[in-house]
This record gives sequence, structure tokens and C-alpha cells, in this order.
Amino acid sequence: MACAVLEAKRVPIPSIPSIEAPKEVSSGDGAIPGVPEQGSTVSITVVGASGDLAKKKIFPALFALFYEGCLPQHFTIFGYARSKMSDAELRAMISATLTCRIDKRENCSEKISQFLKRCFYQSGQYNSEDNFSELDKKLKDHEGGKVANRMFYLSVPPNVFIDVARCASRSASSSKGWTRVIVEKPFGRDSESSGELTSGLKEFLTEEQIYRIDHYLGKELVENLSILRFSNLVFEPLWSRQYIRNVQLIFSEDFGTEGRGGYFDNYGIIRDIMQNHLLQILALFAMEPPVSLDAEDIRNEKVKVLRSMRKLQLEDVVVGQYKSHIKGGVHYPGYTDDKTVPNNSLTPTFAAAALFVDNARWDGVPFLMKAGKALHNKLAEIRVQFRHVPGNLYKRSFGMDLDQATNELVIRVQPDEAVYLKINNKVPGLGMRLDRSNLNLLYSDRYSREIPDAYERLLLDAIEGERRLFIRSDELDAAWAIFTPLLKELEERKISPELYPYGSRGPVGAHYLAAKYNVRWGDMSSSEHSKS
Ligand SMILES: NC(=O)C1=CN([C@@H]2O[C@H](COP(=O)(O)OP(=O)(O)OC[C@H]3O[C@@H](n4cnc5c(N)ncnc54)[C@H](OP(=O)(O)O)[C@@H]3O)[C@@H](O)[C@H]2O)C=CC1
Ligand SMILES: O=C1O[C@H](COP(=O)(O)O)[C@@H](O)[C@H](O)[C@H]1O
Repeated sequence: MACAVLEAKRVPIPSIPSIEAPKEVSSGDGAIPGVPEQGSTVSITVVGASGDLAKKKIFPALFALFYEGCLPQHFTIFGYARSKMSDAELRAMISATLTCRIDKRENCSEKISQFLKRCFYQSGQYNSEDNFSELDKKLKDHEGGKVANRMFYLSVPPNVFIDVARCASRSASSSKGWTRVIVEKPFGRDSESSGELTSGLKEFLTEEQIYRIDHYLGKELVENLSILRFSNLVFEPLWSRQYIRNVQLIFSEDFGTEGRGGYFDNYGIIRDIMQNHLLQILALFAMEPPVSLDAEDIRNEKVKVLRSMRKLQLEDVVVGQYKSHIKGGVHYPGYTDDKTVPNNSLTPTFAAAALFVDNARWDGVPFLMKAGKALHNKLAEIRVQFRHVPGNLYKRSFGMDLDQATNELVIRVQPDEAVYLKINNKVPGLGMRLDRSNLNLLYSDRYSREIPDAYERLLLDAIEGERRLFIRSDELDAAWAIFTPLLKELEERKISPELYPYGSRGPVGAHYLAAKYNVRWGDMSSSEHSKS
């Protein structure tokens, strides 16, 4: 089966080794420039295969790629972790996580069994070069002397990233093909630890071999952001301080840290969501048009945005933490009720912040971020509020304050993916009454395909050597520089988060912060979030 994604997007189709495109420049990761990889193999080793992310996201995404015909002809998947497991046990574990897309259920069980036959397991320590040599031997058995390309997905806690990089690069890297390593967040806790992680990894890997994943960059609507802006004349000329009043980047989850409190307490919502997912969206949103769609051109522009940003100030931040709440007879636990979280934890589970890009395009435009767990809804969206129409003829005359009813472009990343534009419109009839309405592109109405999970896109890109959606080390440095002073201040001054009930709309302080910049959060109208 041909990989529809590749047919539509990439020329030529690299998943078929015999027609892989000659690369013009060396990728620096072992791919040989100009030499098509005849009969090559690709192995993907999921390090930390027994863990939550591997089960929840990585194996299902690999299966989806296989199902869509997007994996190379000769591929093998290895699970690697300390837990003892046989190949059969790994397969049973993976099998329990697999489903087929609703729109493509035919041959599902046959496909699953074909996929599982390509999955193998090797148990070992993360710091043992000997154990990685054993993995290497098994990989070689499967590669059968072909050009072997190897991907390692580090789905393990960050304290073992460097050990794995060392062992994999010394004992299990490919001698003839490329070797790439996907690294999961968190990439450190601040500028200093992130710098240490980067230099630790670079002792064993080149920057070109490292694929730092931020799965929000793989989300369909985030990918669509640049297309919306750069390929529609109606948007690009408006994309500046001249027409845009503020931009809002909103993330909310309707569940707490359930099961991940131990991890979360060391990071908090600012590191978990804002410094990476929301900031990446901001950088993509605010960048200047890149010279081309080449990964380096895009990442160069993102870095410029990040470097133009003001360091976040404490007075521009509100932090919160959810507390227990009883609703409909159900008790929802507070953050500190989690056994793995200290009772006196000050870790924020909610934050709102006002950020500024101090360049000519965005001077004075507040970029408001809001992220929280255990809120009233699950939502991720980008809101662009435009300025009011100067000298508006209809101002206040027809039942609507048009200073408030400005245009707003909403890119709803999830759930119910959509792009809609709020406009003012005349209510039909003989009278003259204005109505606020939406021009609405709801994906489920327009497109029949299920939207691929972000991990599918990112894994496919990594296999192809497409680094556009992965974070470069200078991007990471610039991102940490914005947040590190604030994070240190919050911790050193032991700032207490404002408590909010589980399932609520979060701390009221977020409204005061927005009001300080003459902004109203756009996500507060509940009617907007129903399917239309
Ligand atoms: N889960 C998620 O939703 C997300 C996770 N991430 C990141 O992805 C990575 C993997 O996440 P996740 O699967 O949840 O992590 P887990 O805690 O489930 O760990 C993955 C595996 O690593 C091994 N492991 C666990 N703790 C340690 C330890 N202290 N030292 C050495 N090995 C350990 C275990 O395997 P074994 O004991 O068999 O060796 C475990 O199965 C992490 O970096 C995480 O921050 C990022 C975004 C979301
Ligand atoms: O990276 C993370 O993302 C998830 C949310 O991802 P989504 O794709 O389900 O929106 C978040 O729950 C987690 O805390 C964070 O580490």
C-alpha cells in the first residue's frame, strides 16, 4: 500500500528505498549524500519500551504508519528496557494498544499480526554498553548485511538520556547507514540543566543526529498554521501589530496529574506546557516568512522570534494550583492529595502569562498564554483578536458594541479541530440588527479522513530525516532564556499559587492579568465550544 501522506506531501517517496532521492548536502547523521539507499533497512528501537509513552503513543503511531504503508519495506521494531520480557510478551503488550482507523477498518487484524511479526525485544540496562552490544547483534541479524539505518527513541526519564546516547552510539550505532536519536522532553529544567543535557548528548551525537520532539509541532492544526498564513492573501497582510490586538495561546485539560504527579512536581505547568508546546506555537505564529520550507530556514526564523522576546517578568504571570472539589457527589482530588506530591508543594498546575516579542512586527502586542490542568474543559487553541474597525459606521447604533465585537480568528488545535473567523453580520430581515457569527471550517464536516496523531507525523519525519518539526539546540537555549529567570524567582521567593477548584475555570488572577493589557480571554464563552 502506498503511503498517502508521502504521495501528497513529499517528492519523491523515500519510504521505498530503491527510489530514495539523492540528498544534496550531507545530513551529518550518516546518510550518504547523493547515494540512493538500495535495499536499505530501518530499525526503530524504542528505549523505555515498557513505559507509558511507548504504549500510549509510540507503538500505536508506528503501527498506524505501517498500516498506511508509510514504513520502509525492510523495517524492524525493537523494544528495549530493563524489564524482562520475551518477544511474545512485547507483542502482547503492543497488541493491547493497537486499533485501526475507523475509516479504514478492513484487514485490521491481518495488518496487526503482520506488524507484530516485525517487533522484537531486548532487555538491558540503560548504562550498559555490553547490553547495547547484544542489541546490536540482534539488529545485525535482522539487517542481513543491507545498509542499516537505525533510529533510537529515548522514551525514558531524562536522567538516563546521556547514558543511552553513550551506549547506543558506542555499541549499537549503524556502521553503514544513518543513526538518529529521538529525545523526548523534558530537555532540562532551566537554561543551565538544558545546556548540560545538550553538551552531554553532543559528546556522543552530532546535532544532526538529535531529534528533539515537541509533539505539539506534529499536530495537524499547528502544522496548518503556516499554510493558513502564508498561502492566503487575506491573512498574511494582517499578521502584525497594525491589525492584531493580541494573540492568545490556550491549553487546558479537564483532568489532573493523575499518575504523573511525581514527574510533574519537579517541573510544573510552565515547564511542562508553556516553555515548549505553547512557545513553539508562538514562534511559528510570529516568525517572518522563511526563505524556503527547508528545516534550517524555518528554524532560523523561529530562533529570531525567540531571541526577540522579553524575559518573562513575575508581574506578568499568575500561577495556580488545583484543590479538591466535590461535584455531583463525586470527590475530585486536589493536586497535593496525590501521594507522590509533597503536601506543601507550591508547584503550579495552572499559569497565565503575558509575553512580548520586541521586534518591528509585534511591538506592543501581548501574547497571552494560559495553561492548566484539572480545569473545566479539554482544549488547545490559538486566538487572534484583531483591532476594531476605525470610525466604524455601525458603532453602538445597532445593538452591538463593535469595539468589543472585533474580528477574531480561532485555530482550534483540539478537540474538534477547526479554523473559524468571528465576523459581524446583519441579521436577515427588514430591520438593521447586527449579529456576531462564525465562518467555520470544522474539520469533521469538511474532511472524511481521521486526523493522524502527532507522533505519526513526527516519527515519519524523523525516519525521512526531515528536521523541520524538531527543536534545534539554539532554539532550546533561546526558549529557556525567556523562562529561566522567572522560574528561579518563583522558586526562590516561594510564590504561593492561587488555589482553584478541580474542574473550574482556573484562578481569577488570570482575568486581572488579561485586563492589565486590555484583553479578554476569548475561550470563556462556552457556546463557542460546541460543534456547529
Ligand atoms: N507519558 C507521557 O504522556 C509523556 C512522557 N514524556 C516523556 O517521555 C519519556 C517517557 O515517558 P513515560 O513513558 O511516561 O515514562 P515512564 O516513567 O513510564 O518510564 C519509561 C520506562 O523507563 C524506565 N524507567 C522508569 N523510571 C526509571 C528510572 N528512574 N531510571 C531508569 N529507568 C527508568 C522504565 O522501564 P524499565 O524499568 O523496564 O527499564 C519505564 O517503563 C519521559 O522523558 C517523559 O518525560 C513526554 C510527554 C508525555
Ligand atoms: O507533553 C505533555 O502533553 C500532554 C498533553 O498532550 P496532548 O497531546 O494530549 O494534548 C500533557 O498531558 C502532559 O502533561 C505533557 O507532559
